[in-house]
Amino acid sequence: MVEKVVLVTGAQQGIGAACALAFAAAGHDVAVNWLDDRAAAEVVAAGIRAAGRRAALIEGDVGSVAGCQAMVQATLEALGRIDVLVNNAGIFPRVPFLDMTEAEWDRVLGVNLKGSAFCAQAAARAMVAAGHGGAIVNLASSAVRGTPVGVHYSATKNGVVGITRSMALALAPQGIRVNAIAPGTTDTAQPRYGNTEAELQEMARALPLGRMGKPEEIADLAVYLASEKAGWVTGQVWHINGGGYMP
Ligand SMILES: NC(=O)C1=CN([C@@H]2O[C@H](COP(=O)(O)OP(=O)(O)OC[C@H]3O[C@@H](n4cnc5c(N)ncnc54)[C@H](O)[C@@H]3O)[C@@H](O)[C@H]2O)C=CC1
Ligand SMILES: C[C@H](O)[C@@H]1OC(=O)[C@H](O)[C@@H]1O
Repeated sequence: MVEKVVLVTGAQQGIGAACALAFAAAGHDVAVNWLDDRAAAEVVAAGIRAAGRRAALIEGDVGSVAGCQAMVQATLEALGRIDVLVNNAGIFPRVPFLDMTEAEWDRVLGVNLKGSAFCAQAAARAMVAAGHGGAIVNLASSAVRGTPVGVHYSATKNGVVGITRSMALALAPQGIRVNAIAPGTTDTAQPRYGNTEAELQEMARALPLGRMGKPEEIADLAVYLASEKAGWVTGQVWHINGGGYMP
């Protein structure tokens, strides 16, 4: 892949941090969006620089349109351009449907769906203004198939699939490709909000491949989807789940 500038949202930890490091290892400069743990983001940035690439720390909350626009602008000011956006930031507060509150619904929809849409819009505007194409990779989830403790969450991840398909059609004339990754349970902090280790290990053993995913495995797929090697791929949802289901 030609050297590019990549903005990864939610990159202070988990899959986002793995994406940031994977793009650096692939030869790209990375803007590390962080929300509330600068020290963790600094560790990620150090790893990017150790790979010989530029890193920028971009504080920001994807939950507001202004936040999305500000982090793209900060990326342009720090690294000069934006070629790839990884819409990784996301939350999954597990709650039984009958207990779900309006506030929880609004928060999850704001971060996971509105945040992904308006970060993509801000990044695409910058790509078009600069006269070059680009790539957007959205994080959906195996929860697109439904989860009893995530009616709000699965709504957002199915929404991410919908915006991926529509943005792919809207942005193809500008040479911007848009794809989504739908991971199964991946070994980060996120599935541990609401599951014990024993429950997670039981879920993992039940998968055909017998384990949870590694954040690095999701990251490698994101690097591929953002690269020229995926130059004819857009509007697609890539399921990576240890064989947990076949779409
Ligand atoms: N770990 C898993 O099993 C799976 C994760 N996913 C998705 O992958 C993405 C990353 O998840 P993980 O790394 O596992 O979770 P995580 O909880 O470890 O990390 C989430 C990241 O998002 C950031 N974030 C949260 N709210 C934000 C906001 N308003 N603005 C900016 N950043 C914000 C956090 O600071 C953190 O860096 C999420 O979209 C999640 O829904 C999808 C399927 C499975
Ligand atoms: C439904 C899945 O088990 C769920 O989706 C996520 O995003 C969680 O981390 C779990 O993998």
